[in-house]
Amino acid sequence: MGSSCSNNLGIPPGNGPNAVGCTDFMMDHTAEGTFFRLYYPCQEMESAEKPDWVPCKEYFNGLADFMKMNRALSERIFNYLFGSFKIPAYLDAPFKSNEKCPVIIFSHGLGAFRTLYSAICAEMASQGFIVASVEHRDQSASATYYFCDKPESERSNASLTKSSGATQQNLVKEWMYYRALRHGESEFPLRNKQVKQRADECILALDKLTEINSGISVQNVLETQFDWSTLKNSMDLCRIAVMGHSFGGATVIEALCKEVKFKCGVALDSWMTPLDDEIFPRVKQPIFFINSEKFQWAGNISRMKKLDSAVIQRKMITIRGTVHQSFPDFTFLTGNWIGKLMKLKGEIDPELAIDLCNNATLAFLQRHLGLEKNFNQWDPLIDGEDENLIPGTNVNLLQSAI
Ligand SMILES: CCN(CC)CCN(C[C@]12C[C@](c3ccc(C(F)(F)F)cc3)(C1)C2)C(=O)Cn1c(SCc2ccc(F)cc2)nc(=O)c2c1C=CC2
Repeated sequence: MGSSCSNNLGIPPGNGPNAVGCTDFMMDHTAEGTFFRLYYPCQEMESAEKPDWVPCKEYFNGLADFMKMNRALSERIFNYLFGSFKIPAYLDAPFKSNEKCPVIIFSHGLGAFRTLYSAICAEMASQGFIVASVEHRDQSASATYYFCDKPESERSNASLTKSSGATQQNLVKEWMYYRALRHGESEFPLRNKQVKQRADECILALDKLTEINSGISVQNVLETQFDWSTLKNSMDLCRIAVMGHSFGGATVIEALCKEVKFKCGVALDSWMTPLDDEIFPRVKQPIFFINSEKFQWAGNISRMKKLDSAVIQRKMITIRGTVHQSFPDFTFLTGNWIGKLMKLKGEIDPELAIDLCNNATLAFLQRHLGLEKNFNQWDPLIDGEDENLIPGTNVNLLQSAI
């Protein structure tokens, strides 16, 4: 194959000074608890393994359902295409930072799940952030799981049960798959209910991080090797942002409206349909809309414009040559031909696009979280000052006036 086809596929590691650790947290066995993947600055590790990008095959099954593809066939295709990829982070590595870390809560898109935005989350962690990428249980994820007690008959005998109540042996994974819109069902009521649940799940994740930061011992029903007590006093809980892609962008707006602890929001190619018009005047924090060139349309942009304010900073840029899938990790994982065919890649080099997105985000977060880093070097990107950026939008809004 020519050199153009053998580019080293893989999710780019963070550019920042910190090595990145990664672990999973599930607060309790129920679907009402919070479940997130944590990315954080860690000690340099030679030996530590890197976690699988897709944790288990049920996620591929969910993705097949979401894509309306046959499960058996697509599980083989996904495994063949994506089965071996690792996340650019060290699994359960010990946390290490010589300063308190600002915090980002990240919300995935429709049909996605917590691991699919690791290029963005790992970059933020490499720059000194602690990032919780939540996995939503509103049936908008391709798949997610929680736990149920085994039926009495199958339980291992009581003597094996640890003092801390039920153990993994007595628990069985319960899978929740993507819920498609039913034929004739109207979109807004379902999506509006989901966006409210999504915002609550982001706020619950923040509450859990706050507990962890205070040092009280918290239960993690996932038996990982990570020592959560190392995160005591690690977080700067005055510097918290919420970030998300597409449906996760709408979740950003809803979460900002509900929780003032979120000091600002970054909405990546936001999908505004799920939001009530009446919440727009109630959002008081700065918002940064970073859009792709191909996904947006007049009606969606005009709803973002309703958030324009003379007193609160609201910024928007569009990255030239990008598509909706330029933000999740898939964009790095296929060759050019398949990528363009499946709309996973745009015209622009995927790593250049994500660097522009990440650097613009870091500059915006420095400005509105009051960080003392050098991210202000990328301030011009916030105003779209780059050959690969468009200030505001490329969408012709006059259409929406008709
Ligand atoms: C026919 C399905 N139909 C469902 C309503 C539309 C499907 N669709 C376009 C897709 C997702 C696509 C995709 C994924 C993954 C492969 C793979 F092959 F690489 F796995 C290929 C092709 C299929 C591009 C979108 O929904 C776009 N979209 C997304 S995509 C978020 C996502 C999902 C799965 C991922 F693995 C990664 C990222 N998040 C949103 O919040 C919103 C929208 C639209 C409005 C709101």
